Amino acid sequence: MTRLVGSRAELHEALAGRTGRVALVPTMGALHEGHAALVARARREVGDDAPLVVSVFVNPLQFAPGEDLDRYPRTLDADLEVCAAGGVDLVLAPSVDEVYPGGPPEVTVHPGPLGARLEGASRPTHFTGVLTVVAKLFGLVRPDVAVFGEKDYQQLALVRRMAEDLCLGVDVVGATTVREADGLALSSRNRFLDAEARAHALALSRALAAGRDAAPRGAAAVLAAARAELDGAAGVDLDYLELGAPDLGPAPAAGPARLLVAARVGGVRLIDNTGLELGPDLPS
Ligand SMILES: Nc1ncnc2c1ncn2[C@@H]1O[C@H](COP(=O)(O)OP(=O)(O)OP(=O)(O)O)[C@@H](O)[C@H]1O
Ligand SMILES: CC(C)(CO)[C@@H](O)C(=O)[O-]
Ligand code: BAL
Repeated sequence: MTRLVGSRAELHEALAGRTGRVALVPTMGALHEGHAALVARARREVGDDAPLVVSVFVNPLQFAPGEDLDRYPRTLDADLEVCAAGGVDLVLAPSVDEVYPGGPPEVTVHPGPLGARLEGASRPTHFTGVLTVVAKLFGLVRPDVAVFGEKDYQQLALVRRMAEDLCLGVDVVGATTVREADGLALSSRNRFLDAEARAHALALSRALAAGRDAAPRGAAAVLAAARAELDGAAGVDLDYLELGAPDLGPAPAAGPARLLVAARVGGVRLIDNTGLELGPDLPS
């Protein structure tokens, strides 16, 4: 049975006496099949009898003034059904006061140079907010394993980095992005796209697919092929298209790499990315 808990005390009472590795799936709610896949992955990681916790918390600290904190979807009843169907033991849905008693914390987690690039260039305070709340959730739940989606690839890379650099003792697992049949990555914010914007949004996954197809011809070919899908694409206001190493360091000359894109479509900021295997750049 899935139990809803709201406070640190309730959480600890519910976890007391439970054995096995604890798994955590942090979310901001409005759960969809992407989140359900993270839950399934967490269950596989720890086994059938171990405690599996999903947190649902729209974290004000990671939204800048003027961003979409107020309109972020909040659908706790439906989220509980998704969690029950996935065999989640505990849903931790704390209030803002429970997470931040006394207001925003004075001590926060600095994301380092990677936190200032890509998403961080447009959202300079975002990853401090994300890493701070993830560190708090790790402290509250004390998970052995935490599962994050590759859809938010930079977030996954930074959480991995935090767990390693700060010796948090949590295995950070990345799960593949779940997509609609036409390629659009599932996202809670997709509900804000009208039919026209949703059609325009497909340019992002098309660009990634074009980049992946061009990968055997090297990095320059990847960027050119992806850009060809985005330049002049109707309704797409491109923020960045970047190729990097799997840890988001500089792109390698050849081998595994990551192609990332962000754009505003119909007033909604969307992100997506793909892994690819770069062949050496061919002389033109
Ligand atoms: N399509 C997806 N496939 C796999 N994991 C996903 C997908 N979408 C989100 N996630 C993961 O779910 C976790 C919680 O994300 P979150 O609650 O912000 O959902 P979201 O759909 O990304 O919403 P939004 O991007 O609109 O904030 C994150 O680890 C995120 O990467
Ligand atoms: C990791 C997270 C739950 C922290 O608020 C959030 O950034 C998200 O939903 O990806
Ligand atoms: N999944 C990313 C959360 C955010 O955009 O704030």
